[in-house]
Amino acid sequence: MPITESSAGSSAEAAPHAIVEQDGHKLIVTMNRPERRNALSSEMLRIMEDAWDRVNSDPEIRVCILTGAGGYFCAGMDLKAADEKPPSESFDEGFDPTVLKGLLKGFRLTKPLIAAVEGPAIAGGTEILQGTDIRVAGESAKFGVAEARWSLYPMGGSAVRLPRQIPYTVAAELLLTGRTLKAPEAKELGLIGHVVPDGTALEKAHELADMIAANGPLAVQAILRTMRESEGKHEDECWADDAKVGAAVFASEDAKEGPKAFLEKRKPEFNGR
Ligand SMILES: C[C@H](/C=C/C(=O)SCCNC(=O)CCNC(=O)[C@H](O)C(C)(C)COP(=O)(O)OP(=O)(O)OC[C@H]1O[C@@H](n2cnc3c(N)ncnc32)[C@H](O)[C@@H]1OP(=O)(O)O)[C@H]1CC[C@H]2[C@@H]3CCC4=CC(=O)CC[C@]4(C)[C@H]3CC[C@]12C
Repeated sequence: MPITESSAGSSAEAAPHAIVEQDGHKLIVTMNRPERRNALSSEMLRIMEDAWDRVNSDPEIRVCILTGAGGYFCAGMDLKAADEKPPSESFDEGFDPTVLKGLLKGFRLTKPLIAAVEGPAIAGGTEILQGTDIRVAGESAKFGVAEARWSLYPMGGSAVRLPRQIPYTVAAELLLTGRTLKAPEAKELGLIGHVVPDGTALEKAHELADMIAANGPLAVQAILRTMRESEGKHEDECWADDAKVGAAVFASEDAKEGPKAFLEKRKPEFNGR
């Protein structure tokens, strides 16, 4: 059973806007404002920032899952709060919008992040999705980058990221029309990797997370690092770093334990050294 630990920034009575739980080597982050379809709040983003720091700094955590409460992923910016206080006012207060750490813009985890999506993942919801590595969704899940519909800009990074993750013409259509797409179409485009029956996305995410957590953590993190750092480069520019990162993994204790476990016909026990 996961242990619930984080309710940073919330009063004793109010439910925290995001819940952080550790389950063995997995950290599970649940956006938790179901009455607003898990729309983003400053409190939610603060809790998520702390969770991301924890994932990167705690060697016990090998993989992270991001999901939403109540059968919803995230409906993006809180439009009700934005009506009370326009976002532009925050930008005027010295806020640096080039790094939106909570939304994984300008900041990435060093461990794999799996999104488990049910229901709407709209605007900010699809923006944060693009900062995740593996994506699973219930068949009725809905995706879209709706900002232009409200004359807002996809400040979560989609104008840069989406055309790199799905075909250009589809990215342009989604960004410029704000239309939504259902999970099967999102899978066909490669925006998500799995469509599962409604209500089972988290279960599938755990299944994948368990597979990752059982692997050598140094190997997993090194692979992720090379995938990230080689993005957009000619492959010949990548081999030197690829070899350096790979050699460090080969030199580890875990790289001895893996083949030894194979020979001894047992499960390997990796310690991250
Ligand atoms: C730019 C970055 C992102 C921007 C955006 O995300 S724009 C928001 C776009 N969102 C949408 O268009 C979704 C709107 N909702 C819907 O379409 C539907 O509700 C739904 C499809 C999600 C669900 O449909 P449904 O039929 O199931 O349910 P409903 O009946 O419609 O809804 C139920 C209930 O939920 C309420 N609800 C739904 N969505 C929202 C919502 N988005 N906000 C509030 N409430 C919602 C609905 O009203 C119903 O309630 P009821 O009472 O029953 O009527 C931004 C991303 C992060 C921002 C930065 C964060 C940090 C910052 C802090 C600041 O203080 C401001 C500046 C900033 C830096 C900020 C800047 C902008 C971002 C980067």
